Amino acid sequence: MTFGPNTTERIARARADLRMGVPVVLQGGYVILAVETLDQDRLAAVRSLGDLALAITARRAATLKIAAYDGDLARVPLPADADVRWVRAIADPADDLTMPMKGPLYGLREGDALPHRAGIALAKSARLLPSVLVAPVADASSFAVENGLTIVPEYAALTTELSPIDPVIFARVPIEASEAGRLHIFRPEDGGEEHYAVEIGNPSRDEPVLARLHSACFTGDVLGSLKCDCGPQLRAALGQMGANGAGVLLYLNQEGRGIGLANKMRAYSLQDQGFDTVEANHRLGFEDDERDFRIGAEILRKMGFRSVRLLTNNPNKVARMQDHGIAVTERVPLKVGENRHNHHYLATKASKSGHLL
Ligand SMILES: Nc1nc2c(ncn2[C@@H]2O[C@H](COP(=O)(O)OP(=O)(O)OP(=O)(O)O)[C@@H](O)[C@H]2O)c(=O)[nH]1
Ligand SMILES: [Zn+2]
Repeated sequence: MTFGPNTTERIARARADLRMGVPVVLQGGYVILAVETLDQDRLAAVRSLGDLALAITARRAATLKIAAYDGDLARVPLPADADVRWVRAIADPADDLTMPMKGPLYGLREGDALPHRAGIALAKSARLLPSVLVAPVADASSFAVENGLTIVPEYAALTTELSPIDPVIFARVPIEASEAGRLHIFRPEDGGEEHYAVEIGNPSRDEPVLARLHSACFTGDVLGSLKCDCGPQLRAALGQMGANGAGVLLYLNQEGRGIGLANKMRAYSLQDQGFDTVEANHRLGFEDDERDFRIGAEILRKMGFRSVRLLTNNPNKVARMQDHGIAVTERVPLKVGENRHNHHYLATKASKSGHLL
């Protein structure tokens, strides 16, 4: 019998620690700090450990014209005089245009990128800027114990296994689109965000269900933002399910295509500087789409659905559902909500991300 946290639970703690600016220790002998939450005291403390490397994704490195010798990331040695502002400016593109000269910068070729990769994966899962400082530490276990820090095996952050997701509760919620609405709550066992399913009527489990996988968009869904088409898509999908008498809408908490609301607002700020939705993600160091569609497939399966008529304009969603064992018998287009503010956004999704207009 053991009271202590297992690896998954340690990773959940590590995410919370990084969000607060608390360092995390990797078993292999490294200390990790998230750049977004770095402060002067912790930078000074971590400097005393030895040579520091700043890890950024290959996407961010491309913007800064740094060679990414590790493929998906680059390790930049930290100059002796670099302060928090300097470190932050490498990770955060906010001031790229006003203070473009950050160099000369180069990426390390020698050494192991595994801890850096694990650190970036942790920062992404904490919905922070995807950049970390990495310092070596001689005895990881005693260093963690002495300083009260969370320790995780470095391969663990890279695990590609999907966490089990459990149904928590459901209850009747009559909504505008249908009085026969029910809201189901699903909770991942790895401490990740909860996701919701709105079930309309009593859809048969033996035939394809009218379904939508809707990724959270606080600005569009709640505020009625005109920068995207999410709000109208959400309401139109529920409306169609109501008219049809049955359907299921998954509301997946993958805000900003999986980068989180703070990073999405960073992306919006870059869009105000003239970059499109894809370029903005890349400048921040993210891929265009960081969502994990296995979550949606798994929730559908848990609810007993095997095949869907999918409401979407995104062929990639159709492909990912099929990859993850949900048959898509039909793609049902969902073209609503175009306006003069989102025209360019929708055109970019069509030309760069394969969305069907
Ligand atoms: N990173 C980023 N995310 C955005 C931006 N605009 C909207 N989003 C997010 O994009 C996601 C859109 O989700 P969906 O509408 O489910 O998916 P989709 O890929 O557009 O495909 P459809 O099914 O055709 O709507 C939401 O998570 C929004 O928060 C943006 O400019 N940048
Ligand atoms: Zn939106």
